[in-house]
Amino acid sequence: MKTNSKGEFVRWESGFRHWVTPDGSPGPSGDGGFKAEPGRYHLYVSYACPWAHRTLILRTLKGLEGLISVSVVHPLMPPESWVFGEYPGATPDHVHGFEKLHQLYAHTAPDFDGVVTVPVLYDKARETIVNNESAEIVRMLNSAFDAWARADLDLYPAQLRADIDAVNAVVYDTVNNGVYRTGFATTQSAYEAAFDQLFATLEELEVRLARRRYLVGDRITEADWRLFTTLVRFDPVYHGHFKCNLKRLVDYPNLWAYTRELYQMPGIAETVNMDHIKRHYYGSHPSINPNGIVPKGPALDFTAPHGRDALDGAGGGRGR
Ligand SMILES: N[C@@H](CCC(=O)N[C@@H](CS)C(=O)NCC(=O)O)C(=O)O
Repeated sequence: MKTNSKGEFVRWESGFRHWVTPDGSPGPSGDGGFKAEPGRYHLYVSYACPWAHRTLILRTLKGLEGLISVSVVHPLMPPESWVFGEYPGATPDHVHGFEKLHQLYAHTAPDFDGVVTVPVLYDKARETIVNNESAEIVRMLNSAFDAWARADLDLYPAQLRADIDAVNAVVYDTVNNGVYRTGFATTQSAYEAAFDQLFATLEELEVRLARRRYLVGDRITEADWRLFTTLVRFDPVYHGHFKCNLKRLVDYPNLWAYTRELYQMPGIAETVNMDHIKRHYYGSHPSINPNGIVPKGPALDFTAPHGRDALDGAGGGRGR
């Protein structure tokens, strides 16, 4: 884990930033030559990882299961990063049969010396990593494969982009990455600062979701799914393991019901593997849980009725 001189957790930059596009033209960053084609691309994910989880959700929602294959790493992450291995729900590396994810990075870039992370979007034709930044992979999955995918579903519609970007920025910093900044802080002051920001945002979101069904506009967008992957892990992991314990998710009636609604959308429950989530965090961070004991609780029922049908998407047309 990387912390700076103030004991603040600092997340690394993702190294591969090419884009799959409908015609193979370059995207906003990286090189071109990655044309959307059925069967050409492969996703490497961990069920534990909230960033990888976003990409799995987009793959499901857009109906890309038959177009983009997936390999799932073992939930326990040794110091050298993710490995493949026998474990319920984990798979081998279906493309190369590698045992460790860093072999895939080395196969693409023999001199790679950055952090080996999931998710990875991999091009089987060119045998190279396209992109390992989840925020960009979800954008590609949202639109590049529309010739074969559910083109009617747009999670990043042009007219809502500015609002989605604004929500994402706050949610990323204080919630998605905020739980890590809280949990991996190595000074009391860094911990408390991240903790306060996290719970200030959760309070704001709780109010926002009282009269709005979703975060932005009148429909579910990318912003909701990016928040969801942190919320679904909150009580089982972040509350205890990362010391994010001012409140639990279940103490926020709106956020908790919203999380259940998203969880109950078709195909989503299958992307949530609570065993991998808990095994990974509690078992892979000896600096904060030296004995690797995995708590048995809490008992949470994501399938309980969410009761949010009464809210229309735009919060009764009252705007934001
Ligand atoms: N910015 C990246 C972050 C991905 C990331 O940090 N993944 C974590 C797992 S949750 C990882 O692979 N960490 C490897 C390590 O800590 O060595 C993204 O959103 O794709």
